Amino acid sequence: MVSQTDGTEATQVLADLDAYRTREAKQQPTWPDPDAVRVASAELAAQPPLVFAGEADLLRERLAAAARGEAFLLQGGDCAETFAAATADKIRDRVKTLLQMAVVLTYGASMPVIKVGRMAGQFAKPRSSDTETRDGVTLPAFRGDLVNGYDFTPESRAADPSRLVQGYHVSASTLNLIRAFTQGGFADLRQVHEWNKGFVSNPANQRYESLAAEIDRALRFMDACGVDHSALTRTEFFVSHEALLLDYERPLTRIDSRTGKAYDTSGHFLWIGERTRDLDGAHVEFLSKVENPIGVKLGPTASVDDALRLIDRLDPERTPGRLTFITRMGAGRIRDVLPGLLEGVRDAGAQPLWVTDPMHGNGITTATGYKTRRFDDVMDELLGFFEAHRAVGTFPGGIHVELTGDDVTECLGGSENIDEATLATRYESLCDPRLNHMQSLELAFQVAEELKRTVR
Ligand SMILES: O=C[C@H](O)[C@H](O)COP(=O)(O)O
Ligand SMILES: C=C(OP(=O)(O)O)C(=O)O
Ligand SMILES: [Mn+2]
Repeated sequence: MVSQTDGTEATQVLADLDAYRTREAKQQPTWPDPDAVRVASAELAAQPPLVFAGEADLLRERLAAAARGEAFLLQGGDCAETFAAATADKIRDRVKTLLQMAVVLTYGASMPVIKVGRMAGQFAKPRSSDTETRDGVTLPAFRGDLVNGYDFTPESRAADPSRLVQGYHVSASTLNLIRAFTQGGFADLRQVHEWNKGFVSNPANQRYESLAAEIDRALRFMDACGVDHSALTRTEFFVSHEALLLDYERPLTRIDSRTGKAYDTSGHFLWIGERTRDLDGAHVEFLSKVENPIGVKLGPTASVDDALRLIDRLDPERTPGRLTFITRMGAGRIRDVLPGLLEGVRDAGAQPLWVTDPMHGNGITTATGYKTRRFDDVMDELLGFFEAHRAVGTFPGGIHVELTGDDVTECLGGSENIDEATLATRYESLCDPRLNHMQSLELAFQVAEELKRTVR
């Protein structure tokens, strides 16, 4: 990957990349000092890429298999990663949680699972309101560690472009650790029991232990037969985030020396959020010019026409694996809205990957002010997703979930039955509530059941 290849062609690609600057970019911070943004951008542009074009291409191929019904996408991680929580233990526990969920899904449904973290760059948040008021004091809303601090003071809430550079470095160290964990023996399937260690014992863990014992038996059988399982010693793991902050994404976009095409090297997979998916907006324009596999969130108001226009803008060649639609309808709406969308897109001859985000349509706020979600609503939206696909005959290709490996109390319910009073005990998210380790495993077991019914 280099920043420039042959003169004219590269100049044209770079000019095309900057076309987004003439479009409206929603959800961007107001940087107090534009010069400081230019300095940060230049510094980012001088850094090495975080991911390589060939890796993004590989992920596109994997996602193409999922769109055809031959694989399943598991995408998960924090709503908002933070610089402070980018510690070895927390990153390891999130990776372990995703590996455990992937094992449950792979074993349960006998289907390859593509593992993608909302990690190593998920630092910028779109907000419903530009400001937050506490006890009569109004300050800018927290927009993620890439923009400002969470502390409720004017200094902390001011948008600071040096955070763009810090975010790059935290992403680099997070990704370095992820690569070490997934390539260096930790993800070896023979460690399937180890991934469960260190988490509090609970019914979901115990169910996982029995499944791990079955996998162990199968591996011993394969050993006895002399089967080579070197393929099981490491695992592919990709990273993704919402490509929200264009002052971060643009400087990290480079021309691939192999092909002369542009790749956003801040992550393998980038998505456009529900609030920034306007057809004429800067986000759609910018991501239309990069080669990475990309996603678009679709909320309950998305029409067939919206989906088809997004396909035309973002995937005009209908490249397999290029475009993922991540639906987030809400448990109460999905059964009404999703089937028509699936039919309309199918009838137009397109085959995007369809993934469910059962979190963002199910937010509620408690009387005590906690943003939360009911585990039952999350599960209900998941079931609605599988039902809609079964009814239409399309493939339910994956899940996109906000989760953590930590033992937090942010979502209500689950078999631990977290109630409103318990939310306060370990509520750590700076933005949306995440499934904790146990709720994540419970969800994986249920998805495996649904997937089994679908692929049977
Ligand atoms: O993660 C998603 C959004 O950033 C989040 O739901 C917005 O939350 P808000 O409504 O509190 O701004
Ligand atoms: C902001 C998010 O979601 P959405 O764009 O679907 O609201 C998110 O995934 O954190
Ligand atoms: Mn969120």
